[in-house]
Amino acid sequence: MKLQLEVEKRQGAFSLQLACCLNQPRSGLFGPSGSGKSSLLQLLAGLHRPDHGHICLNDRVLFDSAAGIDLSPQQRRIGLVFQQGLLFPHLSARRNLLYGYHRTPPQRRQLEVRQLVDLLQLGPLLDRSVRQLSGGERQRLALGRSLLACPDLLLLDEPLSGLDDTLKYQILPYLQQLFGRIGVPVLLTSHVLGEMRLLTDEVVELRQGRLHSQGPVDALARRQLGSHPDGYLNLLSLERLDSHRGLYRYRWGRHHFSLLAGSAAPAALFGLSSKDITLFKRHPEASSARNLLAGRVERLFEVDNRVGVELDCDGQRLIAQVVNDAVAELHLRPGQQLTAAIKASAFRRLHDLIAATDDTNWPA
Ligand SMILES: Nc1ncnc2c1ncn2[C@@H]1O[C@H](COP(=O)(O)OP(=O)(O)OP(=O)(O)O)[C@@H](O)[C@H]1O
Repeated sequence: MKLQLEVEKRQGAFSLQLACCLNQPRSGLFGPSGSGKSSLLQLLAGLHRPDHGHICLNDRVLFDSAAGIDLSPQQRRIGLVFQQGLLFPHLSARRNLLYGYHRTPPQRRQLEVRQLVDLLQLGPLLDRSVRQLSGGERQRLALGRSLLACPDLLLLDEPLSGLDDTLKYQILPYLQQLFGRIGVPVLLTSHVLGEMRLLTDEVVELRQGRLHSQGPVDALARRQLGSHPDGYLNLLSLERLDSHRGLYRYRWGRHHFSLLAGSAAPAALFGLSSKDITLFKRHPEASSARNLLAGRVERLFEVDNRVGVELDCDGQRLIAQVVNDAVAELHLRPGQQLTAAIKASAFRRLHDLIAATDDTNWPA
């Protein structure tokens, strides 16, 4: 995907002024409420017109104020799923779902209806009126409807905001796979960093209608080390080994971890806060922490008076955080060998993982 834009739009006291180019098939717009994320999506989809500027998708001009080009929403081939999952109220859930599919030429269709119905757990909803659906159900239906139309770009406005945590984490791994499989580039908005990290690679950060930063989503996560409640959340894909005396054992590269929170799934994604990793200069003889692992300091980075310590643990990366005094006392520097101590209770299971290429793992 190549999305180039330079837009200006005034709406009341708010003005959006932005120039950027997005190349990653999974991109995000990140920013606090009112920063202009939804407004930008509406300009891209053609629902509102910029005062000035141009928008090109894969070198196709969608809008150019100087040249007088302004393609209609249908001509743009861009899908947009709103926060509240806008649906046609007079059509059933099934007819809403199939609306775009029936209007998509067969050669452009890349997804089976049944597969998507299973994935988004839409089966029990299909014969209902959309007035009888909850906010989360409407959102799943709207997402399915847009995907079935196989757009050139799918815009998702806070796609997970209407879902409770259980459903969110059930759907997340499938969304991750789905975006990879159907090859439809996605630009999504969220003010939740965790969702951004799981669903996007590159992020544009908006503040008050202006570009604040652009870059890899991991760089954004590092910059939030000092301000986010989790510091930097390490995302660890762990492979289940066994369970013993109330602890689950997982493999992480060449290391083994003992965890309190596990599941029966063969692999799962866990979050581990940089705040929950204690660093020792020498191996502690005895510790209540169930996990001690050796690591070499790769680099140090300072954010808001906190110092992130990036460790290389036999090829796996882990970020801990310390205060400036600790850097001085431990003489922390790149290349140094340390021991990281992590309590079994520090790991938070985010979601179970599904094998990347195995069709049989899709929900039946
Ligand atoms: N039609 C409008 N007329 C005037 N101001 C508007 C209009 N639509 C939006 N705004 C204002 O534009 C600003 C940006 O709104 P927008 O919905 O794009 O932000 P957002 O980042 O998507 O926020 P949220 O995360 O809460 O959805 C807000 O201050 C909003 O009040």
